[in-house]
Amino acid sequence: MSFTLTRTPKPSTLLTKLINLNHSTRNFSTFIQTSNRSTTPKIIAITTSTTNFYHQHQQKQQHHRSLHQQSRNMSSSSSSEIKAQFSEGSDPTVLGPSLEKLLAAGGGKWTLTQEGVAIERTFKFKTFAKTWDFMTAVSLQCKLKNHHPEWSNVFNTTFIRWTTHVPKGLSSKDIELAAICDSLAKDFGETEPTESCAMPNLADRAVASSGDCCTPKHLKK
Ligand SMILES: C[C@H](O)[C@H](O)[C@H]1CNC2=NC(N)=NC(=O)C2=N1
Repeated sequence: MSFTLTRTPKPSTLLTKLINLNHSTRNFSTFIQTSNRSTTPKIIAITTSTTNFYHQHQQKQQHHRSLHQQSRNMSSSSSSEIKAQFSEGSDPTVLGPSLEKLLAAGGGKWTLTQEGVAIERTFKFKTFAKTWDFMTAVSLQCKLKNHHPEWSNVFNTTFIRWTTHVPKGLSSKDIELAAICDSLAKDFGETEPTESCAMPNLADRAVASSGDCCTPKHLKK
């Protein structure tokens, strides 16, 4: 069987996939090897530069996955050691059992973080529209309770952290709103999230620049 080197006439599934991975690859000039007799060109080999790009991409993804797995392992092992810190005025005997149900130990999906003063979780949906509708529904509940989350969103994924800033710690509002998020997410057709460390980072960056939410307006300078 002989092979000719020919410019690809139509993007194949693989090439389309590569193009989707990074639009900068649109400019690559790809050659594929096809059989002389084949009417529909079939990819037998792709040029080194494209292959390298694909392998580099896979390596980056693998690196990202392993970094994230490490951070998940660290947070899950420390999470079981973290003790919940309830905000002043809260009754731990009332809040404790409700919090337990939200955490992995009680069958929930939330993680206790930030030395016990916060709970956080990632939500994923099929589309950006569904994600945004979910966030709108959550924001209406926030308005009703006069309590806001630390959160971030990218495309179909939303990261939510509940914590009370003043008095610092976990309050009944955090626990109630976390449970409301769970139930709203179900209504909006939540899917299984692929965790990403970038989402908490985005929320942290917003926290860093948001300033103080708790000083009444008339006392603010
Ligand atoms: C004055 C008003 O009660 C405060 O600004 C509220 C508003 N929402 C809040 N949300 C959160 N997460 N923590 C707070 O301490 C808080 N305080």
